[in-house]
Amino acid sequence: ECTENIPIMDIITPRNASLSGFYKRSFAYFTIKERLPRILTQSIDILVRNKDDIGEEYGEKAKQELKTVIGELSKLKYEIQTNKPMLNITSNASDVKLYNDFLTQQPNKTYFTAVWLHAECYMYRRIREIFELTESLRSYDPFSIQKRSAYETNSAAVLQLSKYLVSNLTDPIDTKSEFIKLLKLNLWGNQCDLSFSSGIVEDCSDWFQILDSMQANIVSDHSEDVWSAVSDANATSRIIDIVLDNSGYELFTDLCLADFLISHKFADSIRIYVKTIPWFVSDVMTSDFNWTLQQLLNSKEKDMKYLGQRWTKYVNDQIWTIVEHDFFTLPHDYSLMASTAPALYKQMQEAKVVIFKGDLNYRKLLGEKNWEPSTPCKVALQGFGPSKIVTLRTVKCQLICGLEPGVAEALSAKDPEWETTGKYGVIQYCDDIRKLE
Ligand SMILES: O=P(O)(O)OC[C@@]1(O)O[C@H](CO)[C@@H](O)[C@@H]1O
Ligand SMILES: [Mn+2]
Repeated sequence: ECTENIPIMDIITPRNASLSGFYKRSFAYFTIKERLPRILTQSIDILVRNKDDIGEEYGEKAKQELKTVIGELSKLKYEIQTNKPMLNITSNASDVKLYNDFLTQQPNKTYFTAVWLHAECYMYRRIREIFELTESLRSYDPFSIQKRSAYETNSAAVLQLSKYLVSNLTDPIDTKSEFIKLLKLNLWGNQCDLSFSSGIVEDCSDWFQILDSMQANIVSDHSEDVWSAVSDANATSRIIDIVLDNSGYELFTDLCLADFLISHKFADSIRIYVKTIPWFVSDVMTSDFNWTLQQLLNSKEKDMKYLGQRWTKYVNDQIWTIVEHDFFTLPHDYSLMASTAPALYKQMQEAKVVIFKGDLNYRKLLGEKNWEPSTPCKVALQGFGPSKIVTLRTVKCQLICGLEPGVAEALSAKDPEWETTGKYGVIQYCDDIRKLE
């Protein structure tokens, strides 16, 4: 039991405290104790199982370097399990100074005592460093095999949603109700996340039929506000930003939403924010975005092929643009964006609405704090407000805001694990805009 000598407290997370493995009765502790080591073990297993294929693709030297990589991943796992301090990143990438300066500023630097967000982001950045320090595997994405197989596993759900979207592109529809339906399908797509389900992929093929019955699990539903903001004809901006989360089926639901916004003229351009390094196992990089479009283009299913062609044209015509920025793979929460990445904050100010997907983005929006659940969203955002903000998030950890009084207590009484199952979701909106000059 290598956590016996860790100076942690056997309590739940105190109100307004930062989530941390320091509180033993928390999902943060469980993540650092169990989940992160399991993710590293899974990565090692996948590299061992695929070493011949990787050698084929990356050359003989890669097979040699894989031995070093596997050793380094095992070392990282041991550091986490034995609560070692987070070490400086030693590669020379564009984000390294920001990472190391940030680490210097942290009072608690060991994995179990640091802020959970920092420790978890750090682990993924250390995984990236291990590949950056090789010669032949610098561009290798250790999560690509898992991201690709997750897409295949959910191909039935992708096909079904393709058919639905294509049929709706022509028939006259009730735009508002169709938008809100697509918004909720998009929300539930966030359940498909490999770092959370440890590789077990949700079967989301029946979500169409059960969407109405899932309404009860949306514990904060600002869909009407989202509709008003998106459909606001007086808005000067014709840009809508989407900050992505997971690849696979979730990305497909994001592209369906992005298509709807363009085809119903709610925006002239959609800016799609992706990660610049392999992140939280299933998060989208440009390579995953391009791979997904390629799958659609190569599909034998006519609706999927049609969407692949339609969406490739959006990219070629720059109606959809991919935005890469290091900020999204830093440990910084979004209250620090204005000071750390002012140009990014100002870019988001150009948007009519900024949609954030998933749980990690939600944690960064709320500053990884264990707020009183009925705390208004604009308080929890701590001044982050480049534009109107929308969050589509399935609840995967013990952090939430904007709930009506009594809702959290009722949920805890009904299901003590309600915050860490991904079975509940929020569609939340905040228009407390704070522009940078
Ligand atoms: O950001 P997502 O993909 O929706 O959620 C993924 C995830 O952030 O959920 C857990 C709790 O936040 C993390 O440990 C895990 O990696
Ligand atoms: Mn994710």
